[in-house]
Amino acid sequence: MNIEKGLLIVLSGPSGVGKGTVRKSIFDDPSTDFKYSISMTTRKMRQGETDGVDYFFKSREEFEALIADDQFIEYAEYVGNYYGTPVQYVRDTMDNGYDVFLEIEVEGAKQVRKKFPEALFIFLAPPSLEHLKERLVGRGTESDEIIQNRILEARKEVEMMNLYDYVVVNDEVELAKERIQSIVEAEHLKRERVEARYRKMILEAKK
Ligand SMILES: Nc1nc2c(ncn2[C@@H]2O[C@H](COP(=O)(O)OP(=O)(O)O)[C@@H](O)[C@H]2O)c(=O)[nH]1
Ligand SMILES: Nc1ncnc2c1ncn2[C@@H]1O[C@H](COP(=O)(O)OP(=O)(O)O)[C@@H](O)[C@H]1O
Repeated sequence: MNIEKGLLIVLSGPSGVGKGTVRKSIFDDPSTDFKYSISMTTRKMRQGETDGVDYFFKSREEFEALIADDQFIEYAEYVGNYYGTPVQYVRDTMDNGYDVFLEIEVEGAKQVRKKFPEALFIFLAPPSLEHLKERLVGRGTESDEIIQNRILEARKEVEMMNLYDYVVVNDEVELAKERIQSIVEAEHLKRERVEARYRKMILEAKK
């Protein structure tokens, strides 16, 4: 453990639960001091999205070359497209002492757990699967077939929530945001206390 280094925070959960919405609310809050790691994807840019802000949009060929070059902490193929977290930004930012925040689907979160077991894993859960379906339909960005696929994925994903450090219910965006901020704050305090205890033990052992 090294508290000089930033914390890696992983927010995951089923598509349509509100990860993007909650993440935006976290980063719109001026009191937030963690850094968002922008993912790469091969999916098409949606209206209102900007390359380099929402995602780095890549072709399949470009993405596969980056995979071959080991440029991702994790990546996953999700409903026909690649999504991945670039390794360089995350390592540099954490080494500079900042917390880094990832918003990724559950398969990628599993890979992060293998590489960074000390990361903080937060599962964003819908109040119910019915709510989840309503949100996916309400967003209106996907066809019925894709929505059906995403609901099927979500059923499997919800079963994985017991593998996470925390589960946050996204009933209201503002509340979910505050819960996540409190969890991160509490995690820092906990790690500082553990670190202080180790330091004391080492000093005593040297006597
Ligand atoms: N594994 C992984 N998943 C990602 C990454 N970036 C975004 N995702 C997830 O990919 C899924 C689809 O994202 P997107 O196409 O933007 O749709 P939306 O999140 O449902 O609006 C969501 O669950 C995202 O959280 C990433 O870098 N790695
Ligand atoms: N707490 C909430 N209550 C009601 N609707 C929400 C809430 N959080 C998000 N939504 C809506 O649900 C839809 C899916 O949210 P989004 O952030 O795109 O999900 P994800 O990134 O997990 O796929 C959007 O239309 C969003 O406005």
